[in-house]
Amino acid sequence: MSATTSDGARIEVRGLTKRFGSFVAVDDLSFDVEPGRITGFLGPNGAGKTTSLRMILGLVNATSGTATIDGHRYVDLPNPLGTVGAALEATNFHPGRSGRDHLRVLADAGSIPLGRVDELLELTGIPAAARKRAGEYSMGMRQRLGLAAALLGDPKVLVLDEPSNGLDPEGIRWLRGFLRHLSSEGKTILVSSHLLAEVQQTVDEVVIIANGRLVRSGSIADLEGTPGAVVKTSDAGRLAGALRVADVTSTVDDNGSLVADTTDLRLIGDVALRAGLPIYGLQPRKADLEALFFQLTEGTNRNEVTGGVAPAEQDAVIGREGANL
Ligand SMILES: Nc1ncnc2c1ncn2[C@@H]1O[C@H](COP(=O)(O)OP(=O)(O)OP(=O)(O)O)[C@@H](O)[C@H]1O
Repeated sequence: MSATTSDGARIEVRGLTKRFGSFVAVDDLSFDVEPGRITGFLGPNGAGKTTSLRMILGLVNATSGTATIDGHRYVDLPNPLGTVGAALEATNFHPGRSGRDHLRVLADAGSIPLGRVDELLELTGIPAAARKRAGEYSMGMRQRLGLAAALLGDPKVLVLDEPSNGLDPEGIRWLRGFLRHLSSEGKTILVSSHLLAEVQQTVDEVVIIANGRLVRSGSIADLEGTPGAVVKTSDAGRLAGALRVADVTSTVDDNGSLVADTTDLRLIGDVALRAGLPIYGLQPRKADLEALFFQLTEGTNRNEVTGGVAPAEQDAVIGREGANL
């Protein structure tokens, strides 16, 4: 369990709505993001994740509803840099400026000691790239630089838009460990992704949206359901009876496999052996979260258009409001 510090900051989103013309990009969205937890903000392309994050960060005005960080709207935060850091896109660095200079400019503007720049280059694993021009960075290096920039003010809250985009498997593993470490310090972390599988091992909580609306929120553990075991045998009914005697309840699924409410695979094996039943397969039950995610969001990719312009672009304001953080 992650530690939660008493001075952690929450994000509270209430009835958040954004219309672009007649198109509703974000529709009456409400959720909380808690300190000491990593929350995945999930939805297919075009679901409204970036627009929501931009509203939370005061870069886009909400049509209605509110989003607060540590009890304040972003614009009213007494100490924005020390409260929230964000990495929304990994492509907005001045291409001719080195990674270190980029961070120095930001640190200078935020009255942050310059020593923090090298500390963060080290922490995010790009010290060697610090002198290289950002224009020569790989996508993964840009992601790390964005993360370093977000952390400059040692904020209580971190908001990251698709941070694993462009990272190789090693980079994704590194990011996972890094975010875990930050959350164990009590930081509040909101990470968006269009793939649950990508963040499944990283996040504690999920907020899933589709078509701008909330479709599910809760802990990964709740989503995964009760742990158990799946057994393939020649006579599932008879094994169920034998397991009942050992105080284990079970049901037979559509494939004829027995789903037992225990994770003690050895116990199941022993019971089957005593009952003289063969075991053809025995494995812990794992909820297929990716399948659940697709089921919840099926057919809602609003960026997929067959010919022509996406509906949102047809009647909406041209150009996104605000600047990238
Ligand atoms: N300034 C804008 N004007 C018009 N439509 C917009 C604007 N910004 C976003 N949209 C539309 O709002 C919808 C939600 O976009 P958003 O970028 O928030 O989704 P997303 O979930 O972040 O998707 P992705 O994973 O593709 O970035 C999309 O259909 C998009 O085309």
